Amino acid sequence: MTVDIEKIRIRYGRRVVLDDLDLALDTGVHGLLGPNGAGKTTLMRVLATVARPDAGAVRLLGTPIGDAKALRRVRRQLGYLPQSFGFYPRFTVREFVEYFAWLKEMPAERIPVAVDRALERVGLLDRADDRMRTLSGGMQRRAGIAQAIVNDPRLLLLDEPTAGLDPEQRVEFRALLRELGVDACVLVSTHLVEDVAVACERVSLVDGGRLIFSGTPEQLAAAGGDGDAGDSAIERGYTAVLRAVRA
Ligand SMILES: Nc1ncnc2c1ncn2[C@@H]1O[C@H](COP(=O)(O)OP(=O)(O)OP(=O)(O)O)[C@@H](O)[C@H]1O
Repeated sequence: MTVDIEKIRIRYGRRVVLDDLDLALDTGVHGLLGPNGAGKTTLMRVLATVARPDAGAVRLLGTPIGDAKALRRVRRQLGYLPQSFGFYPRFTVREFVEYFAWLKEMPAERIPVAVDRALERVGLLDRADDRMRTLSGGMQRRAGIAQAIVNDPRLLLLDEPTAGLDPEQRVEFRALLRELGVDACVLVSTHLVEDVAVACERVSLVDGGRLIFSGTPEQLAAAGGDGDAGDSAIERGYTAVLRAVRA
């Protein structure tokens, strides 16, 4: 398993944000759904080794997350697009992606080709020499995706990657996801249920810090019925699973 976490728990003050959560993921594209405040970003941060759980075990790429050596080994093979990310506004797009390649300790001679390839995959090669601050919001997000994939990560974590992308870019991004999911374990958090239906092989649903559903998009769709709120089968499934847990 690329991701194997057991009974992780995180609390902020008195609020339990992740509550004995188990998750096992292998190669492929996995969707992560859940209402606002469910704990998706917190879970992503744990998998990105940015947040450390108060309890439970985290094993990534076969390595238990513990000492600095384990962290370094895992981080080299990790790609992470945070929900909101900062950048030096004066960096060019190419410099921005290069900087992350360097942080991930990629061999220097591989960086120029890898950066161009990543920019090409997100459709930003023609803007490579523009400064980050001159890009549109959707383009900045695509630059964020480029930095996440520059090292060909074995574990790729994308927190709301399609927020701000136009329809054409979203379609292209889904194709890229499927391509990346052939060799890597890709976890995508999103509120766009149609992204999950089209691009993900499996889907996990989190509510109140707990994993309340894990299965294929078809299984999630099958959980819903005519009486459930939603404009598509998978939206009705999503509503039905949440309602059942809350009842
Ligand atoms: N640093 C923090 N300090 C205190 N509470 C926090 C902190 N980070 C997150 N929380 C709380 O943890 C809960 C889960 O937040 P999280 O961002 O993981 O949810 P989410 O599922 O990603 O939500 P959204 O869909 O709105 O992005 C929320 O109740 C939030 O207020």
